[in-house]
Amino acid sequence: MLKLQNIYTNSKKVSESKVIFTYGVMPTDLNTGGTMYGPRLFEIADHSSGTCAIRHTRGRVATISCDSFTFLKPINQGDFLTATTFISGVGNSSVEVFTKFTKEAPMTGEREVAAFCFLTFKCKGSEPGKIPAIIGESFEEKKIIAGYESRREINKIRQKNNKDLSEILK
Ligand SMILES: CC(=O)SCCNC(=O)CCNC(=O)[C@H](O)C(C)(C)COP(=O)(O)OP(=O)(O)OC[C@H]1O[C@@H](n2cnc3c(N)ncnc32)[C@H](O)[C@@H]1OP(=O)(O)O
Repeated sequence: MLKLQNIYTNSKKVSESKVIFTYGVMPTDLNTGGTMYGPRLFEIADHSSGTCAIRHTRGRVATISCDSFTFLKPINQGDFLTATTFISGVGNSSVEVFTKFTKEAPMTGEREVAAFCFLTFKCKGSEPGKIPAIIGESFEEKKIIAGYESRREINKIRQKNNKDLSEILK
């Protein structure tokens, strides 16, 4: 059977682990203002990102951090919501996973990006430094992957601040 991973460069293409999930927004997904409740989006993002991270590493993973979550447009009952998730960066023992949420009006097909987020997962089943690199294929994927190093620098500052904080939390 053809092995998907490139054994010469230890890298994989985005399409080898990408997750695409489409869902019709239900009344039980709404907040008291009548639009989609944010934590429902987080739940979908975490599920899709965990699946994507396992596909990339073929090992166990754990969510370490929701690095950023940006809500751009409200999402309404009945909208078709699509979460598109792919590996956006590979560290030593972690991967960063990007999810874009697109809402689609079912009757017209009109689409808009409604939210996006970055989550980081610890790759518990991978040897540090041995996680396959990621190769973007589309313009959007390449652009997002290219931003990984600068997001990682910002995350390192946040991690240090949170570590200092966790030492004084009782
Ligand atoms: C799918 C789920 O729902 S899992 C449930 C929710 N998650 C959990 O319960 C996890 C609870 N947390 C834990 O068990 C531990 O904190 C762990 C195992 C995740 C991480 O522990 P450690 O290995 O000690 O973390 P450590 O500080 O060494 O960092 C490991 C990697 O994560 C990265 N990292 C750690 N904290 C953060 C953060 N806040 N933001 C972004 N990246 C982070 C580090 O930069 C490092 O990356 P690198 O190796 O690629 O450079």
